[in-house]
Amino acid sequence: MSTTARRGPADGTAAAIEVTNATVALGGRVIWRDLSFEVEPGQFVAILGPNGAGKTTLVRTLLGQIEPVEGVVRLFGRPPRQSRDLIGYLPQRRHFDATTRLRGVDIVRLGLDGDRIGVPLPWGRKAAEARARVAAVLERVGAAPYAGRPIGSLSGGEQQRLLIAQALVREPRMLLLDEPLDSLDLPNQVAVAALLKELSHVDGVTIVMVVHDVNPILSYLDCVVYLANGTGLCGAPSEVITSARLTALFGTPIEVLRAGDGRLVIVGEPEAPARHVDRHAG
Ligand SMILES: Nc1ncnc2c1ncn2[C@@H]1O[C@H](COP(=O)(O)OP(=O)(O)OP(=O)(O)O)[C@@H](O)[C@H]1O
Repeated sequence: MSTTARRGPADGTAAAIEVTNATVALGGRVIWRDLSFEVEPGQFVAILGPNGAGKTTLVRTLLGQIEPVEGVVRLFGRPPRQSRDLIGYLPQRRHFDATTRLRGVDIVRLGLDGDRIGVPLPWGRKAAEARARVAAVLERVGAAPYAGRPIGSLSGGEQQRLLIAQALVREPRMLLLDEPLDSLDLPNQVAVAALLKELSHVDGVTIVMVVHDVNPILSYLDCVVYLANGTGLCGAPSEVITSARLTALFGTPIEVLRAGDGRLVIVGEPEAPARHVDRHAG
């Protein structure tokens, strides 16, 4: 038996995410190459970058839907496909129109048994346990007061809390969220961001989220993965989001300005040369 100290799933010391020299290609085109970063359990991480930089592609790689052509990806010491029971996922925003009758509580319950094909198996004696689990997670995200109402009648922020509850109901160790603040107004962005910070820093759930605007979560972040120009930079926000580092990443002059209220303004960020081919299809 080796006496070398090793991080691994068996002793619970594995990193939440280890990406080592990973390259991903889609349709024969490299989206990003040689990406390496590590995330510790309970950290709050943002994936940033211009349109088409490969942020959703990174999320799909972490979900095990895309295999890197080179390099290694591990979640809690295991390949992503073997870590799915540890991961909660919130895809890009779904809209429920006003006529949707499904109640908030039903949406969350779907997170427990919605992936079964065909008639749902009766939970039998586990029904009470399932109800208790749903009630606890609704309480945790602050959605209990409106969980009995049809989801179509709720505000964007209320709907988003219910979708976060749905992703949390199986008690994952990591939540992957694709633009969870998109199309929320500023107060709701702030409230949802504060909830996610609590889930990471209080409950120890690793939070990894794609965002277009880093400002609503800037003060909560432990690290950022900034994708651009076919590669990426990773580290603490204050190290990565600087004029010098982003200029080097983009290969073109970028200026990072800090407004009086602490907000960052990134000037000169070019768009990635995106080929718009059914980009968010599974
Ligand atoms: N199935 C696919 N086959 C070929 N190219 C793809 C496929 N899916 C995505 N792409 C391309 O990969 C690139 C990265 O797409 P991705 O959706 O990951 O970017 P993104 O950073 O999330 O963009 P946005 O901010 O606009 O959501 C884009 O140029 C896109 O056109």
